[in-house]
Amino acid sequence: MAGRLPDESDFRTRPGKRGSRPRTKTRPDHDDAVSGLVTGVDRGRYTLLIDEDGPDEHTISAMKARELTRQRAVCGDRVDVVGDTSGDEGSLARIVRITERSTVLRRTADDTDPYERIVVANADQLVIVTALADPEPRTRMIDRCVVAAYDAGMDVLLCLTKADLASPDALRDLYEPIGVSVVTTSQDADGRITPLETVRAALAGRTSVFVGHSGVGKSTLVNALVPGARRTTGVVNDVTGRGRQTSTSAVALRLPEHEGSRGWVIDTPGVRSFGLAHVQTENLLTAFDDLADVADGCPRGCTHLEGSPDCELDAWTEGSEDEPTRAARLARVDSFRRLLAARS
Ligand SMILES: Nc1nc2c(ncn2[C@@H]2O[C@H](COP(=O)(O)OP(=O)(O)OP(=O)(O)O)[C@@H](O)[C@H]2O)c(=O)[nH]1
Ligand SMILES: [Zn+2]
Repeated sequence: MAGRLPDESDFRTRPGKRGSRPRTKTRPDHDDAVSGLVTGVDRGRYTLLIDEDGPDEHTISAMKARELTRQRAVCGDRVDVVGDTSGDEGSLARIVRITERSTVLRRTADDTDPYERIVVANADQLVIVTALADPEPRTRMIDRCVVAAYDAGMDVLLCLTKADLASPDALRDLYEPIGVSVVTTSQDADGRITPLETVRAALAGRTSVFVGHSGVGKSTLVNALVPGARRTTGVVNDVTGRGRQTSTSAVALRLPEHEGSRGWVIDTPGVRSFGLAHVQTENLLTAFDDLADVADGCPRGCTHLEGSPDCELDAWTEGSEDEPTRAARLARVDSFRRLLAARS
């Protein structure tokens, strides 16, 4: 199995003039470090939440310590910090360690870019916000987001907005069979988003990354979910092309408690699509465990795409005992191949 592509963490100990200098023998091991959660990153300045849900919960500013060299912390990272962790005006702590990540959502600039960036760490759900109309939904774009999420080992929630304008049925039928949860929302005459409780239930106790194209209603939704989030909404000024703040870095926003559990929303204003050069077929197969067993019997290097010689997925479909089974298997294989093909 081919490994993942290189990312920034792979460039740590390149030997060179600086690297050959003798290091300080007694490196501090930072016994006094406290842990924090990265909730925002802005030009090398990190916002961290210390003692989440504890008696001493507070927000601080931090920089990366030099010993982290090329490693970058991202939104959602759990880190260890030393120095002034009071959070007092003007205080600045230092991040000395990034805790091992449970998931990483990666993207490449496009499908041929060999360099991948980590967008968010430790999230367990990708929320794809798509309008049912105005702007029209684009299934290829949704497919690509699903691939990025499955590759990262994250679940997918498809949030279909503007259900007051068009029916969600076709998209529901396309995505529910491939393990995607679907919720629909509308905006009522007073501007309220309904049913918000259904969305809250789907987010409770999880860390959810929100992605969506401009105008789909992502900011409206995030503002409704997180009181005080104040994400900029509206339409770009047609004349100047401006009229709103254009922040591009991810921020983590804490959800109010829902039936005893909270959760995090990570809004990613800069992320509107995913380059998928880094995605491995094997990772995608883990989201289709019935097909993974079948594909075990494929010839070495099988792409599993339509027309791939001796692909076991075709034999599996053909070998169905009756017509309903054949139709169901074919639908599974077609869905998997559609996602595979969304990569290029
Ligand atoms: N009809 C209808 N309009 C909606 C709904 N949700 C949001 N809108 C409107 O859609 C427009 C765009 O909403 P935003 O929340 O600014 O969209 P966005 O996805 O955040 O877009 P950017 O700010 O460009 O990232 C606003 O005029 C909203 O009032 C909905 O459920 N139904
Ligand atoms: Zn195959």
